[in-house]
Amino acid sequence: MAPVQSKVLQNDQLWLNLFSTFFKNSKKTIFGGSLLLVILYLVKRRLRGTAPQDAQSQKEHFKKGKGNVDSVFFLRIIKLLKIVFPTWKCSAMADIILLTIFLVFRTYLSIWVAGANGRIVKAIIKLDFKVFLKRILELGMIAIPASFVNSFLEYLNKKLAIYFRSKLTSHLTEIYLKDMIFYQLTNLDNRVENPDQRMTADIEKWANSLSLIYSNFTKPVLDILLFSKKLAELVGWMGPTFVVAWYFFSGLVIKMVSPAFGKLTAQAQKLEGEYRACHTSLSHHAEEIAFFKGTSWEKARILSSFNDLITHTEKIMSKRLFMGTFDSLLVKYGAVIIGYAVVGLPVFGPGSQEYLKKIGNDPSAITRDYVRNSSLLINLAKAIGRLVISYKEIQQLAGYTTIVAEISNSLEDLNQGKYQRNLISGSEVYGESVSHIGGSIINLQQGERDSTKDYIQFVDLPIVTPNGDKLVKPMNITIKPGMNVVISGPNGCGKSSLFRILGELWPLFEGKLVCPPSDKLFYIPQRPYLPRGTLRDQIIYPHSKLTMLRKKITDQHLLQLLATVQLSYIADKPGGLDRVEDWSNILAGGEKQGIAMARLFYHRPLFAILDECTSAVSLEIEALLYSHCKLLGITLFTVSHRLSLFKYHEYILRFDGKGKWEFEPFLKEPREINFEIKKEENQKEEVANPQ
Ligand SMILES: Nc1ncnc2c1ncn2[C@@H]1O[C@H](COP(=O)(O)OP(=O)(O)OP(=O)(O)O)[C@@H](O)[C@H]1O
Repeated sequence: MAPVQSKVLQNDQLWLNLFSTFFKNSKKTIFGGSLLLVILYLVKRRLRGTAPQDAQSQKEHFKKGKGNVDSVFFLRIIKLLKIVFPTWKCSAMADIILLTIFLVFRTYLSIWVAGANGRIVKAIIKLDFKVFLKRILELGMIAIPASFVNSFLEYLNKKLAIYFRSKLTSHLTEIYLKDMIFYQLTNLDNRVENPDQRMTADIEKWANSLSLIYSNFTKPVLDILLFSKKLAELVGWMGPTFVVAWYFFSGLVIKMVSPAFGKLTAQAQKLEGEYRACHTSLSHHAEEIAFFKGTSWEKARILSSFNDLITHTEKIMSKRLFMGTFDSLLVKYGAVIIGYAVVGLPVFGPGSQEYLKKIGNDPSAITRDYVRNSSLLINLAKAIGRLVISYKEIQQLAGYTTIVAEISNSLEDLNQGKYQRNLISGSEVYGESVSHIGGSIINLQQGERDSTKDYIQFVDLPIVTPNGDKLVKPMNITIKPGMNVVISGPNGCGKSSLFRILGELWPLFEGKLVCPPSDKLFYIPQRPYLPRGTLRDQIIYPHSKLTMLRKKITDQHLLQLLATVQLSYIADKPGGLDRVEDWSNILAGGEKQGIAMARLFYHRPLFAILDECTSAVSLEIEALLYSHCKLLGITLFTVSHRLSLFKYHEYILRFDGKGKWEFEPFLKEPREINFEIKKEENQKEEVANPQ
């Protein structure tokens, strides 16, 4: 028989002896039995704890894709990896190769340090000061590259995390800010809440988690291979095999008893997003809340959201406490016991005679080998331990992957013209209560859109909300330049919704819409958007100064526009048009609407959609603004309850709030038309002046 084979057989015999001695010893039998019982109890508890109670919970239990490490997670992570690694030649590949080389290098350094430790101890036992100093110096020399390798590995990990974050952020931002997708994500699709949190903090956490997973997996795997090889050379293959088998068993048990940390992490991220959204809403609507004295309501809402987050975090912590105890029991202390058995092999094992003869019974050599072997074993144990425990990290990655994949999928669907939402059943019902049916994928373009040069046409076009609620029956209307139209009807009848369909924000469920390209239509809402920037930016938005100059428009023109809307005094302050302010907070409601009208005059579109956009300005200025629109030849599409505005329009589109519509020219004086709003005004007057 070959000497190596005989050595392996001898080792096998030794392990059998070790086991039988272990179980013959009553104290050890009690310990081993107790350990086994604890494991069995915990496995049983875990299985019972997660066992479904009824059919519904059984469905929930096996629901996939909720943050668990399952097939859905693997499909999702592969899809996301394709985004961050579009080709094999991408820049991160070089970093990953470098990272792998340095990980191997670090493992070899650890093997060398284990040997050096042994040699130092041998010199101490031999009382040889010169050799001792030499060995210390050797160790000191290796400390320099070792320290560099460690910090370089950390640097590479962070670099990869930044790379993953940038790649995914730019990919998703590209879609998010394409056309109207950012609007549709929150207003049409109801899969993703708080996209701000997902696009920022959640992507960062996913990227960090992914970059660590590579090191936390590759390093232990490399360590296990290299340390096992070295250890096998010194104590035979049985030693590392038994250590690996122990950890394999521990890993299986841990997987069985481990709670679904991925799902818990995904839930924690959602709660974090909700808590943040409460604060965002408070600062956004600070003035309204302050006027309403709504602090106690807001406080209750914020604290309740924070409480949910903390309760959930504590739940995760207590589950981690349980798992931490379990991990230590199996991975740390259990492994130490196995480790001692392995380092005792050379002296007490079957090859001990041969070994002792080889080193001439020198205690210093035995100590050297013991220190070296135990050092290798500790490293091997640590590596396997890290691999076993990294299951938790994968669960965490699964949680972040769920969160990121949800927004990625929704964005992709919207990019392909689809969105998911709870639809309302009973498609022929107008304005009556109807029941909801489950989430469905809906096509944004079911109707037909066509482009023209200069007119707007609705052909059998109904007004339908994104969840299928039909507000207005199909309309057939053509609006040519110069046909100024006022839209009237009760609240919630679909006036603004018509503009949302016109602006391609909402889906076109049926019929046909013919309209000029978007640069010929301009929309001004009641509360205009004023971005952070210069006063000039407020007027020319969304143009840049460069675009403005290319259009041969000067600052002088802009000052004239401000004069037209009676707001010259804003530009008179220091800084003039270059003044930067938080305009939406420092301007009054009427001033904001004036700036928005100046913006309309700057863009001078063919059609202007004015949605109660002069409600805060005085009647005189409003008259001035509308006269100027007519002077510039802008055709108006106005929603307003102010009768004084009707004279600037030739047509009226009336909705009755029950699905009916009427489109006709103004034949009568506006004040004679019997609008609901007028009736209400009259009633108010009667109450005020009861004669
Ligand atoms: N994103 C959305 N998803 C589903 N339904 C919506 C959405 N936005 C608005 N709605 C619904 O559409 C209906 C019509 O809203 P719209 O804003 O068009 O009313 P309006 O006629 O302009 O009313 P008002 O005069 O009060 O401004 C309302 O019942 C509203 O709840």
